Amino acid sequence: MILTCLLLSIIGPLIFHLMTRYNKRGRLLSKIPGPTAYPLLGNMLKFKVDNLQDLWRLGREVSNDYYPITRFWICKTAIISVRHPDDLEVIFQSHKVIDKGYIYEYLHPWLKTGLLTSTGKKWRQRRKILTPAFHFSILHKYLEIANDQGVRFMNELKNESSDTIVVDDLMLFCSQYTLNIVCESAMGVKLDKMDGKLVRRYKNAVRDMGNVVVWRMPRPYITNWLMRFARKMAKVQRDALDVLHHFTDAVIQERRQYHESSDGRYLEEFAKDCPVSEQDGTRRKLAMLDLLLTAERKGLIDHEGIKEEVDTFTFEAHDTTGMAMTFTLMLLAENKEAQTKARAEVTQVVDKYNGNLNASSLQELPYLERCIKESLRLFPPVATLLRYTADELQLKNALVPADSHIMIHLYDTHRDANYWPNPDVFDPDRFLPERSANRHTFAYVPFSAGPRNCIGQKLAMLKLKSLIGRILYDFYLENIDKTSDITLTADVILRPSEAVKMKLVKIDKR
Ligand code: HEM
Repeated sequence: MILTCLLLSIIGPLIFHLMTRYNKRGRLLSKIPGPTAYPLLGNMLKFKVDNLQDLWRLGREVSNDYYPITRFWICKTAIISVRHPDDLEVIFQSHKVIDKGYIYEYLHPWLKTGLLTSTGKKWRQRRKILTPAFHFSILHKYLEIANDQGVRFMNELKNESSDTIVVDDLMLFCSQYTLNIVCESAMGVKLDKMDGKLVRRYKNAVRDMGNVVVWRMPRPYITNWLMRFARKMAKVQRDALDVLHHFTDAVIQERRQYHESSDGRYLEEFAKDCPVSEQDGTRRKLAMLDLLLTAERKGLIDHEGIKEEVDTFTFEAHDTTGMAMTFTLMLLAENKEAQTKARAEVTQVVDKYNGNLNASSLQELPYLERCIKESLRLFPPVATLLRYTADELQLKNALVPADSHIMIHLYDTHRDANYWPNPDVFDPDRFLPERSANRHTFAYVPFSAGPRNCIGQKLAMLKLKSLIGRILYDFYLENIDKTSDITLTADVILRPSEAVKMKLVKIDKR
């Protein structure tokens, strides 16, 4: 009996090893270079670090050591790590490789299967329902809200007694700003009506949930069901989910109440292609949440579906934009020449349009746009993506076997010296038309590309110009912490691992 058990415990793993590494898939994978993979565990121990900064650093090292393509194994899960624009082109242009990789399942307890995490028929149907919320004519309305919020926020700052304001946590400062805007524009709910403490707890919960997701990355054997036994992390996840879902429930509840109190009149109007209001000449609220509530009335989505999209959009829209704003402000603070040039451009436009940064005046800020693009190149908020291919996929640099996960490192693509001379230098003029003309289209993809690209990218760029423009108009930016001194962390969103400080110095307009 003992002997049988002993033999089984040797033969079982051996068969498993032979079947995963020496079948057709295993043989194809062995042709792709990568760190030595041990039997059964593969490269799991190499990536099993508790510290997220180390995981980020390790990811960069492996990506550079095996340029342009690497493979690694985490138990029986095969991951191909890519960064070359030719390979990105094949993946992003494919209508077949649209499924997300295993890590997105770790987001399911939070976002369930909303637009970011869903796949197949459900994803196509949701994308169809939500696309009209990002039509250019509707973005105008969102920008009015961004503009109003910007003015209000700057007035609050200008009313501070001191001429120099030290922002202790720039990330929090920026993402409070972007969360406010998302809730008001996409959800039709003003945060100042909501509990301020809840907002702060929401922000912390987003960070905690991000940490849980990345902690699980090198531990794919911990399924959502098994998570309950990973005591410490299970508690972090449970507490974070409580806060996250409570927050979005409150947002939906408030909007439902608004429509109940107005007898659903504005939803009806929205359904009739949003006519212009007779009283004030503006189009009635065009919140994304209204679109979902209208779809609910038509039986296209239910309450649970609305919740997953509100969770998805609240997170995607505020955290990415908040981080892009943080990095852009830091880069402008340490590159004084660029800051002065961007401010001169903004001042001219703000004065010309009497302080109104709307969709058309924002088109007149090409230099600021280049600064934001350059910041998204150096610090893409979504720095790593994961796709899954069920079929064999021929990339430029390797044949990827069926049933593989493909990890796309936008951060490394954006700093590839073959496409970006002096890649670590902040140079907004890289995006001048004459300097971009011959560049590989897929060397720069901060919003991903192809069918699963970012649905909010136009809105994000316009919002960033509006928010950063407003700050530049009223304040000089003085860096306290520099981008070269910060440690980055591999959360779901790229961010500095510690709070960063910055000084805002009021500009005397007299
Ligand atoms: C600077 C800001 C932003 C950046 C860098 C960014 C980047 C990205 C990237 C790279 C993806 C692809 C993710 C993947 O394949 O895993 C994505 C998807 C998505 N983004 Fe954004 N995003 C930004 C702002 C926004 C905003 C403002 C919204 C909404 C208002 C938004 C909503 C979404 C959604 C819903 C998806 C999933 C789309 C789908 O799979 O069909 N994002 N974003």
